[in-house]
Amino acid sequence: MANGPVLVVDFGAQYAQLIARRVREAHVYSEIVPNSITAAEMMEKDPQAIILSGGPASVYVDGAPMLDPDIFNLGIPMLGICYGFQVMSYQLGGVVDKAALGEYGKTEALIDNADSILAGSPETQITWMSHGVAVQKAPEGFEVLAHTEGAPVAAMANEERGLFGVQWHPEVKHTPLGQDIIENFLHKEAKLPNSWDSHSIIDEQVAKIRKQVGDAQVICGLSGGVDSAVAAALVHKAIGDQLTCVFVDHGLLRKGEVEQVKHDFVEATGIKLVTVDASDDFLTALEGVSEPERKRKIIGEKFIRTFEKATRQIVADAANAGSEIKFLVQGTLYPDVVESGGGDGAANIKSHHNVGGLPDDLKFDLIEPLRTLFKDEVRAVGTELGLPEEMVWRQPFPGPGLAIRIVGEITRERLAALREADAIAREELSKAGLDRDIWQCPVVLLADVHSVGVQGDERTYGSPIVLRPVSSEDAMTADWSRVPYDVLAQISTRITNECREINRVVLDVTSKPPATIEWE
Ligand SMILES: Nc1ncnc2c1ncn2[C@@H]1O[C@H](COP(=O)(O)OP(=O)(O)OP(=O)(O)O)[C@@H](O)[C@H]1O
Ligand SMILES: O=c1[nH]c(=O)c2[nH+]cn([C@@H]3O[C@H](COP(=O)(O)O)[C@@H](O)[C@H]3O)c2[nH]1
Ligand SMILES: NC(=O)CC[C@H](N)C(=O)O
Ligand SMILES: [Mg+2]
Repeated sequence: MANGPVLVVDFGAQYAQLIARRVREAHVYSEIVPNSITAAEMMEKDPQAIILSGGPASVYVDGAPMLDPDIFNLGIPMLGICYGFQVMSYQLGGVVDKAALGEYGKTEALIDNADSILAGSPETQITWMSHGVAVQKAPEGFEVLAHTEGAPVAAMANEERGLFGVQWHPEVKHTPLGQDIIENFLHKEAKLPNSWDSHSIIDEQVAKIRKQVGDAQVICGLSGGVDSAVAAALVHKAIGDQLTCVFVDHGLLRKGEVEQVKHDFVEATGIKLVTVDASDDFLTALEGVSEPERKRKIIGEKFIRTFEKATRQIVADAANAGSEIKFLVQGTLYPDVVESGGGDGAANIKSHHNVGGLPDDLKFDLIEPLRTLFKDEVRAVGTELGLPEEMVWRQPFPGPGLAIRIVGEITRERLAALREADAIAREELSKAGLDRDIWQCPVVLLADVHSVGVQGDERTYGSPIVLRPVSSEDAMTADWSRVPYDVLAQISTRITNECREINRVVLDVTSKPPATIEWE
């Protein structure tokens, strides 16, 4: 039996990464592949099952993406979702056409046969749909399992060939029984056992890192955040003392962060840590820049130049004499890659400094053991590796730091004001016991906006601070946190009293989408 991953074929879906995640929640490992994959390329990965994602195209329009037809004959169990279901129906001879009625959002599905992937379903179930095309007639050999008002065939199965399809989206939380469909497919139909958890990823990555690195020296960009701490701990488990962590003080960190990271990290892990003060370098390069993507590209490049410089220092150290450092570990996660436009056909939303912001002449080979994971999976790995709870549950803080929280040009004065305001907000939210409820709370300085205030009977003309507390599961989507009014009031009073430049505090009440978590 195959023991490779479940492959999620991406047809340009917004939710391909969610499908991969739901499969892993069912304790089976999964990876995403582009829809251009051939049957031969697929067999190299030895997949245990295949899931076809949704997508924006219509199968009957010229140029619509199709699957290499040989893949249907590989004998590998396959589930098509939405566009993927339409592709399967179309390529196997069913009738697919414009739906008499488009269905977007909450839709009732009528179950004709609660068996196969719909085993255990009630006679009707609430589903979340998003389609304007429908399968009018299933291909030969398929049984219709469900229909909706707009989709004569809304779910189908061919048990003999191990092929299944569903029009609605089982991967989104708005389909309450969606996970049952995914688990029925994986466990009941494809007969896959529970085989993936945070323990298996550790073993797998440790073996892979050892093989990749051999006895070479490695550095890791360490920020004190969850992702790089977990990445460093994993690599340390694999190669021990061959690892040196490099913490860059780019002058864009929060109050007290340098001392805290230096102390806490070394104490908790015993890993070698070098701190580099590169603040002059970063701040000079950022002078006069206000466009967010330019800030991100400059910072991405400066990080790499700083790592290169640190490398020369480490090599000059007697203990490492003669060694060359070719490998750089980064705590890159899946959402960093997707947002930087790294998914198949996915749009570039913002260039994360560690992915889209890397310079073209990068001389390091990257080691990114967390690149396919989401934050909650990373936290599980960190816990399993024995990292302290405060480290594993630390709120995220972006690598470009306060640079992307000053809307406008970055100056030392503006940084100092924002740093104070941020420290007050963090202190009060912690005091109120909200650290775990809140995913993170960016504090943003609208540096180029000025409004009139009255303080001590005098007119002031200062900049506003925005509070952006959000709740989230994985940073891909988020909602604004309903922080109690008295906590907000206390933060507002303290910021306007203690930060001279600030005369107004406002609250951001936008979800993601349409906004992103950070302002830039
Ligand atoms: N100040 C820094 N010094 C060295 N490396 C850094 C620094 N800031 C970020 N990095 C590198 O960039 C990666 C991505 O940063 P990111 O903020 O997404 O992750 P993190 O800081 O490790 O975790 P978290 O998302 O919880 O803040 C880090 O994992 C780390 O490798
Ligand atoms: O290391 C990072 N480098 C970056 O360039 C970057 N941009 C955003 N973030 C963090 O990513 C998560 C999603 O943020 P957005 O909704 O703003 O895209 C949130 O947790 C953000 O804080 C970054 N982290
Ligand atoms: N979400 C989807 O996969 C949509 C599939 C197809 N574009 C339709 O409208 O039916
Ligand atoms: Mg961080």
